[in-house]
Amino acid sequence: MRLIIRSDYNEVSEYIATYVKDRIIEFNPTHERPFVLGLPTGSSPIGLYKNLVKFHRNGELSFKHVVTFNMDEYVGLPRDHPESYHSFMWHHLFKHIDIDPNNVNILNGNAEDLSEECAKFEEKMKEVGGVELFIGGIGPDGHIAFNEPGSSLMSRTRVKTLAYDTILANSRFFDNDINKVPRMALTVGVGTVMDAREVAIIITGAHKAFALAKCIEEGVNFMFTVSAIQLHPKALIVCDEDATLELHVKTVKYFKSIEHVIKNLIGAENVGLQGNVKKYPSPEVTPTREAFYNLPFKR
Ligand SMILES: N[C@@H]1[C@@H](O)[C@H](O)[C@@H](COP(=O)(O)O)O[C@@H]1O
Repeated sequence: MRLIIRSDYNEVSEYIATYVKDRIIEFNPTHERPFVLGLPTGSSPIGLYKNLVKFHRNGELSFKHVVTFNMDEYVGLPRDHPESYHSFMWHHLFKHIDIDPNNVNILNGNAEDLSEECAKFEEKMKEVGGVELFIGGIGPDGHIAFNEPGSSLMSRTRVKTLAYDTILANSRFFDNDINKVPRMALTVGVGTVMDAREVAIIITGAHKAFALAKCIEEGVNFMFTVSAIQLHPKALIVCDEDATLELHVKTVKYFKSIEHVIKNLIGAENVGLQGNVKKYPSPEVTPTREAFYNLPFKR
């Protein structure tokens, strides 16, 4: 797993947006072979979406052959409610880019048969060949999508009752009134996210520092469902400095040094986007510990 640390939210957003852009371009999607992208909502991905819109406007990135699946949606909230995840996605991303609306998949929280809606969503993911890259955010309790503490790490798309902490956290979008926050949601499962060929998680802010520490310094634990990504072969976390506050200094230095080695000793051009070494040039100098840790980290 890779942990990329940037100084603040803006740098995190730029990094992850450039990463998504590069992955789509590298994949070279076509109508027959689209790039399948899993997407989150919340405040964490807003900067990512702003940058993706910018890339699109600059002519650097097209979403013509991109198929998206959103992680979750509230149950019972009208589709056009300003806080539905449907509204969120169109407002922040879809209406600004050239994506085919038929390629956008968002769970319908008002479906007559919610279980059937979830099963159909999973089926559709399979039909398009599975998710290539699933982007996620986390709640301060380490939940991914709406997989609240105690969710099965094998779970699939289903109806979930929200934890009190999540209702409280999300009340900021509902006039700070917890009574206005829906009590249930449809969400992809942890297993659904883990099936993606690659997973990238955005974690920013000191309020998520504890969850990040639980996710990467302790074992896989269904009380912090994002920790399941330890078992994923291609997982990436992009966080800001504030989110690292509960990590051991050693952990931070370790992940920073890996990025440093890739850039300065192996050479970024010899390393694939997912951190895989394509070519290993023998380093001419044996670096000191200081050289490992003395790091300029702009992308
Ligand atoms: N279901 C969503 C999650 O998918 C999201 O990751 C989380 C964090 O949101 P934010 O990025 O606003 O902190 O909020 C909700 O619970």
